[in-house]
Formats: sequence, C-alpha cells, structure tokens
Amino acid sequence: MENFPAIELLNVGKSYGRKNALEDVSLTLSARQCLALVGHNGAGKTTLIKIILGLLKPDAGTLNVLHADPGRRQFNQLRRNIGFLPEQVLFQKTLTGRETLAFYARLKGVAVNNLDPYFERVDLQDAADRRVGTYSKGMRQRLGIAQALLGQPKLLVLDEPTSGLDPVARQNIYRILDDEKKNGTAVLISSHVLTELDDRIDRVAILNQGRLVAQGSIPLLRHHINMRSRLRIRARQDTCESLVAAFRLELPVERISGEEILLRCRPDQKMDVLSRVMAMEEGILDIELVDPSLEEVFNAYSATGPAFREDSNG
Ligand SMILES: Nc1ncnc2c1ncn2[C@@H]1O[C@H](COP(=O)(O)OP(=O)(O)OP(=O)(O)O)[C@@H](O)[C@H]1O
Repeated sequence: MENFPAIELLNVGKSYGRKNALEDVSLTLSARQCLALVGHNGAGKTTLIKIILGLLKPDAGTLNVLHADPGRRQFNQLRRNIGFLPEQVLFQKTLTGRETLAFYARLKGVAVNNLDPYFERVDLQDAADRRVGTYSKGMRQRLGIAQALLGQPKLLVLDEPTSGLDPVARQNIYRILDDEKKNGTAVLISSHVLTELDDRIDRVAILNQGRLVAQGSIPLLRHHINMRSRLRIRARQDTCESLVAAFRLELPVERISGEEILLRCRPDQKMDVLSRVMAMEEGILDIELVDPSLEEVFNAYSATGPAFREDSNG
C-alpha cells in the first residue's frame, strides 16, 4: 500500500475576530505515520483539528485531507474514513456500551451485528452490555476509542487519547495505534502528555501561538538546534580524572561524585565522544546515554521559536 499523504495543509490561517488562532500553517501527514500535534493551551490545536475535520472553515490556505477539500460538500462522504476522538467524550448515560457503539456504527455505515472485536480491542468485552452511566472515566474513554476505530478509518484524529487511562490501558492504546498504522492508517494525536509520546510517534508538529514552529522527527528537531545529549559515566576515580582532563576543553563536563561524571555532547560529537570513552574500557563501570526528550525539544522550540520544517531546512 502506498504512503499517500492523508493530510496536506498549505499556509492555513484562521482568526476569531481580531484573534489570530492560526497563521500560515503548513503541515503534512502520510499514511502509516503517527504525528503528534503539541502546543501550550490556546496554541491552536483544536482549531487546526476542526479545520482538518471540515468542522471549521479556514480564512486562508489550501487543504487536502484524504485527497479532498474538507470545506467541500463531497467531503461528507469521506468522513466515514476518518475516526475522531474528541477531547471530551460525551455519551448518552442510559444506553449500553453496545447500543452506543451501534449508534455510531450506523452513522458510519458499519455492520452493527459484529461489534465484539471493537470491545475486545479496548478491553471492554465484559462491560459491553452495561449502561454507559455505570462506566468509569477510563472506560468511557476506551469506548470513545472503540468508536473512533469503527470501519477501519484511513485517518485517525485523536484529541488526548490516553486522558484518564491507567498505565496498562495507555500501553494498549499505543499498541492499537501501532496496529492501525501497520494497516495503512495515518494517525494524528493532539496531546499535552509529552513524556509518553517520545518513543511512540514518527513526527511531531509544535504549535506556538498559532504558528507552527517545528515539524519533523524528534531526532531531526534535536539535531537542527544542536541539542546536547547527556552521557553519564560511572568509572574508577582515576579514570574519571582522565575523562575530565580529556574533555573539559571541548564539552561541558560535570563531576557528579568521585566515581561519576556527566558529559554533554552535541549530536555531531556523540559518536566520537562515545568511542573515546569506550577506549578507556578498563576503568569504565557503566555508561548511560540520554538524548533530549520530546518535552525538552518542545521547550526549546517554544522558547526560541526557530521555525523548522524537515523538507525546507534540510
Ligand atoms: N470560538 C472562538 N471564539 C474566539 N476565540 C476562540 C474561539 N475558539 C478558540 N479561540 C481562541 O483561539 C486560540 C486557539 O484556541 P484553540 O482552542 O484552538 O487552542 P488549543 O491549542 O486547542 O488549546 P487547549 O490546549 O487549551 O485545548 C485561543 O486563543 C482561543 O482563545
């Protein structure tokens, strides 16, 4: 299956009165990819999601979502290929989980007589015939995800998908998203929980006050602004002294204790530093390499705002 672009936005803008909610936003998301849309409160994430879903018209720019313009009437037909989980999942409390899912299945033209696999995927099989009013917050969230998965969508748009979920349920959701990706689905996640996204997304788009300040894979964004990785080394005292002497003119070096030092190296120095440290193998007891997290990348781009797109800046 080809990796066609599921979302292509070019120079999209939107204001509410005099408030510029989005300015000049250009964004792409391909099939089989997971993109995280991140930004502070009020950055414009919900506005962008509403525009992608065709619920809000932009004032400027061109849009292509599943090969169509979400603003056109023909897009209504395509909506059944999109699974959407809103930030606030509101269900009718008096209906059972099964009746709820059947309601959404009918809207999407999905057969209602075989909904069990959806309940199983989100671990709600034992609660499918209970009223939603008796569900916990996490169970309602999982029902919301089952609803978004109906009919094998080509595009999944999930606003805070793991909100209210325990660690096991969170892991299950990311497993489901991986399976969906393998089946060709493009996944867009909007989230504030950056710590859990690190190893789970392919690309990130950082919105800051309505502007997209960065877009690309986390390693690429780190590399672009030369963010330093931390190399924590436990070694014999004499080796620690040799390491400090060898690197102190080149890198920030911190002696944490008699047997521990911390080096901070740029992406282009990493391999060279590692091999020089490894050459002292006899005195080295342990090495831990920690790359800057998504949270650190987000903070760096949000603070300085060096606009970066992987296709325009190399
Ligand atoms: N209907 C509206 N009328 C006026 N201003 C609005 C409207 N909706 C959003 N805004 C403003 O547009 C900006 C972007 O809002 P948006 O809801 O898209 O941000 P967000 O990134 O989703 O925020 P959050 O993380 O808090 O959900 C904010 O300044 C918000 O106050």
